Amino acid sequence: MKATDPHEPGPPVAAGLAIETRGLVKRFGHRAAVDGIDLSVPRGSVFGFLGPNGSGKTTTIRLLLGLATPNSGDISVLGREMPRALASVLPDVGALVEGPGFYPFLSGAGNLLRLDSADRHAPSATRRQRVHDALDRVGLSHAAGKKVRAYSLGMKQRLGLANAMLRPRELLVLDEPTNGLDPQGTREVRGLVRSLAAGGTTVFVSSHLLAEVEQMCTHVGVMSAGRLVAQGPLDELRSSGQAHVLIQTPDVERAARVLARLGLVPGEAPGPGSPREATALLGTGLNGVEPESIVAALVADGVRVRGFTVENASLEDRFVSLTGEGFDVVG
Ligand SMILES: Nc1ncnc2c1ncn2[C@@H]1O[C@H](COP(=O)(O)OP(=O)(O)OP(=O)(O)O)[C@@H](O)[C@H]1O
Repeated sequence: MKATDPHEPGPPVAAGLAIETRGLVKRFGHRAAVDGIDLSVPRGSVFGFLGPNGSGKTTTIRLLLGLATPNSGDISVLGREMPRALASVLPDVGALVEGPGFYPFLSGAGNLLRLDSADRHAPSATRRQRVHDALDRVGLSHAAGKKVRAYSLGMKQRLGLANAMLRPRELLVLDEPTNGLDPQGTREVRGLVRSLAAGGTTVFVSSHLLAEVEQMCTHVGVMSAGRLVAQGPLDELRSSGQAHVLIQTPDVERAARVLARLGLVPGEAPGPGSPREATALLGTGLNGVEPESIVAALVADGVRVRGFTVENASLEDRFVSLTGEGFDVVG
């Protein structure tokens, strides 16, 4: 996981990226909602675009889809420069952005048929079947004939997803797709995203929910106040946090000396342990020291190691350290 400095120019354009931005800026008045971001979204990834409310996710998505114009910076989608190639790129991109506009007096199926017929790249011969299949995939078959004004927010959200999936797409851009869904609907959307990704579609999905991104995504980009503060594979982010070692030993002072010698910061961990028995010690951060070499050093110095645990910082700790803000863990 690399921390990004928004004011440094990014590396040259790489192959194999579904979305790439360089120095992307969007201002509203004097305020930059998107402040020089360099996004790199690998093809085939499920990329979680994570950040607290107001951090600039929706604005970025609107820029990517040509729904807003940047003040500066470059955007490439599916290897083509935006917004210049908008007309040729958009047929390959399915999108769900906030507040899908549906006609309330048309049914769900009626809305999709209308939207699909407005898409000159969509073959009319397969239209009915594709609408049927898309509604089925998002679990809306039962409400296909119902007027959209009678849909709940969650149903409208699913209809928006169905619309994004009416045709096979290379890239899906989904802005908070689980907003307004109940836990069951949320699980279904996650499953849907995974199955789309398994079929080779790149999915770029924004969320303010850490747990959601953890469960659904292979990659993550973290937004904070208009800046992209980190991006990369989720596993790298997971392993880049501060780890701690917890040592159970009656030889507390001696263990502390060994830890200090290895460049770790000893501290006393809260724990049971009678005064003469196993007191726990905490070394903060491994600083690149291998856990097994810590054990070896402790044993070599005669420390009686009765328990040894490496505790990784949670992803939430990592995000808080990157953004200075807490994230909602659940909806
Ligand atoms: N059209 C606009 N005019 C003025 N300010 C705007 C406009 N759109 C967004 N902003 C501001 O830009 C900032 C980023 O908003 P944005 O909607 O992109 O964030 P977000 O991360 O998507 O948050 P949310 O999840 O709440 O939508 C916010 O401070 C917002 O008030």
